[in-house]
Amino acid sequence: MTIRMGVIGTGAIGADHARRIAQTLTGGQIVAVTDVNLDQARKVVDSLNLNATVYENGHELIKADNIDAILVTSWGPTHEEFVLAAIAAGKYVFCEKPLATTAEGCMRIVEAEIAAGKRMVQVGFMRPYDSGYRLLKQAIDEGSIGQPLMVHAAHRNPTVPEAYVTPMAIVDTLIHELDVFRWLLNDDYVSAQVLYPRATRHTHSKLKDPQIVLLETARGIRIDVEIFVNCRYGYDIQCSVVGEEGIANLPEPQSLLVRKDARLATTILTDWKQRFIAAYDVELQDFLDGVQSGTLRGASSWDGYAAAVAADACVKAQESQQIEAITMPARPAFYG
Ligand SMILES: NC(=O)C1=CN([C@@H]2O[C@H](COP(=O)(O)OP(=O)(O)OC[C@H]3O[C@@H](n4cnc5c(N)ncnc54)[C@H](O)[C@@H]3O)[C@@H](O)[C@H]2O)C=CC1
Ligand SMILES: O=C1[C@@H](O)[C@H](O)[C@@H](O)[C@H](O)[C@H]1O
Repeated sequence: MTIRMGVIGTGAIGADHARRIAQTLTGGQIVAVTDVNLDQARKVVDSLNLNATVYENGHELIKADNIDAILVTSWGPTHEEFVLAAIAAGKYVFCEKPLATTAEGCMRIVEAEIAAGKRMVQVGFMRPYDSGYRLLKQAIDEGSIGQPLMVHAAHRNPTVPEAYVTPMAIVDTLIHELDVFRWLLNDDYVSAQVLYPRATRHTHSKLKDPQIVLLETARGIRIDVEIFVNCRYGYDIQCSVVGEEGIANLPEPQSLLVRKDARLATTILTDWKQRFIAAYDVELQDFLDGVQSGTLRGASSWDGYAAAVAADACVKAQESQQIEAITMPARPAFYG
């Protein structure tokens, strides 16, 4: 059976996911799209040569009879209403991060999903599908570096738009790390602190850049993450796990090494779409396969909630400049 998909929000990642479903993956077909900018939706239909209906808005699309699953790739503040509407309509939904902009919003989704009686939501945390992060997790799980003690990480973007402001370093950017470290270390966070180093001259008055986030897990692992979104030189994701017996580093993306003119040179990517292109493919294929079999395996609403709880504490720590506690309720049995 081909999964008939409807896309809400055809901007950067919505168009890219529509392309991969239409051209790269198997088992899915884009039959409907919408965007508050209807011209943008039509443009994506034309450029990808889709046989898809353009709907006036997301709620009309969700209600349509000929759609099996929904892809929510609109702006973060709209995610909660569309995910809740999809659950109410009995449709599987893949929602890009964040699941909702607050922990309370994520909890409303968790409760709706539990009431529906089966997992219907997958959150767009793609890093657990990245081959490099998988190698790192394998090394930790096999005990090859001993017990993990510390993590040093960095999330760097070359530039961000003018509308990107200080809390977005957490809710838009660090949120990937907040998800991936829980998965990597099989642990939850207990506290967060945010430090502001000297600011780069490439930022503006509403964005503190760079930032350093310090996290502590329940097992006492200490994590430092540099968020630097005007680093200029590239899109660069670093992660180094220090264990009792050794250190495991996230592999660099594959890139040609050239010896020429007395230089040894390689390329650093500049675009998140390219850095995680394979991970997005595997992630969305897993969603399509999960809908097909009735069993979703990717990041759950609970993972979206856990990341949001930690993000709320980090935003509070940005403002207070104090160490803030992170308290996670016990995971409901529903989420395994
Ligand atoms: N997993 C990942 O690595 C990434 C995830 N994202 C997430 O995906 C979401 C979209 O991000 P981008 O594509 O970069 O933004 P974007 O601004 O390029 O695209 C968002 C689109 O949604 C549309 N939209 C907004 N509100 C809408 C509504 N109520 N109904 C229908 N359409 C609506 C906008 O008109 C726009 O075309 C964000 O939540 C972002 O955090 C974005 C980039 C990477
Ligand atoms: O999700 C993403 C963007 O929204 C965000 O703005 C970037 O910082 C991330 O690296 C990218 O993966």
